[in-house]
Amino acid sequence: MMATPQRRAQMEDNAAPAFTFGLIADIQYADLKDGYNFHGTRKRYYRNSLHLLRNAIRHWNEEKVKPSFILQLGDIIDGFNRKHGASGKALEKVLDEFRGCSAQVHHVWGNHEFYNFTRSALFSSELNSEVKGEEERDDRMDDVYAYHFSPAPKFRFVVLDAYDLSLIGREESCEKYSQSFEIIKEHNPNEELNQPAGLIPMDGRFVKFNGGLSQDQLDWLDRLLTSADEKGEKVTVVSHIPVHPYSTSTTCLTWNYDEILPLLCAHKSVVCFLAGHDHDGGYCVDSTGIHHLTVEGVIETPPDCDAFGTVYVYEDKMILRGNGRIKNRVLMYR
Ligand SMILES: Nc1ncnc2c1ncn2[C@@H]1O[C@H](COP(=O)(O)OP(=O)(O)O)[C@@H](O)[C@H]1O
Repeated sequence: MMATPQRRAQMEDNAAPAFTFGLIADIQYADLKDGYNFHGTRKRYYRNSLHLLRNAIRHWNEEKVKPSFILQLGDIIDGFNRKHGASGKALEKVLDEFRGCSAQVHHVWGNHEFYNFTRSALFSSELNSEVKGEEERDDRMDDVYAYHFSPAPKFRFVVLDAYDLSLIGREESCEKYSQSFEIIKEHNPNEELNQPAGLIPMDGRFVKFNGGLSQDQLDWLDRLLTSADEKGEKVTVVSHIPVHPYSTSTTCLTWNYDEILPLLCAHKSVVCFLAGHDHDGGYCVDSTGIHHLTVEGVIETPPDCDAFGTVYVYEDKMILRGNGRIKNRVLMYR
């Protein structure tokens, strides 16, 4: 399809952006030969994912406008590492690549983080990029990896913990585990809880490799977005798991997306929601004008291709310049 003159003009905005940032998702590195996803429909390039990360970092380091930060959208190493006793070594290898990046990296936590490490180990690791918020500390959020930061006046990024309610990464003895078990059992009759329920399509999200936000995290997010609305900020919300059904397959959707979406839509500050998890990627604009972008996964990207992007942030829009499988997009604010 030919770009309209208006679209072309938007893409070619030559004015200096307020700042830029990098995007990369689902690296899932492992020192293993290529494999396939569960259904055998997508090839996974476990070793080569490191080379694609290297390509991305080289590109970001050479950009004219250096990215202010990079969003690593989760699943940095594959769960298979655990089986081979290689979790620490694999993580170190990937982090070593990231250390060559001149921009600060924000690490989001996905299901594969919890296959490899306990939640408390993650909190004391380099994968904890938490920036302490400006609001009063809330003790109920102590076991939740959610934070926010403002890279430039009038812009804010919120990193969510999509496995706050989950069967992975929570001790069986804790209340959140019991709550999660009840939620999943209510919707998924299968013995194997990674197998999606078959009858009601939207119930396909109630699988063990997904999760959701606790009421405490929802309340925290609501307070934060209320304050951003008042300050006239533009907010981008970041999570491993997507929250809009049109931006992902149902089996990769956050359990309580139906509570999160209305909350985001009610806050005029929210302009964009970024996620990984669904390696095929996805994109939609919701009914209130929030852009939902699911970034294509590095792990299922062939060696001769790429999967990373740079976002140029302006006062009225963000321009995504994608590489390889990732498309260019203009994201006008609502
Ligand atoms: N339909 C299914 N039935 C049973 N187990 C499944 C199904 N789909 C995925 N799984 C299991 O769920 C886990 C996560 O699936 P996978 O596709 O590997 O997730 P990811 O994309 O995060 O790597 C794996 O252990 C996989 O074997």
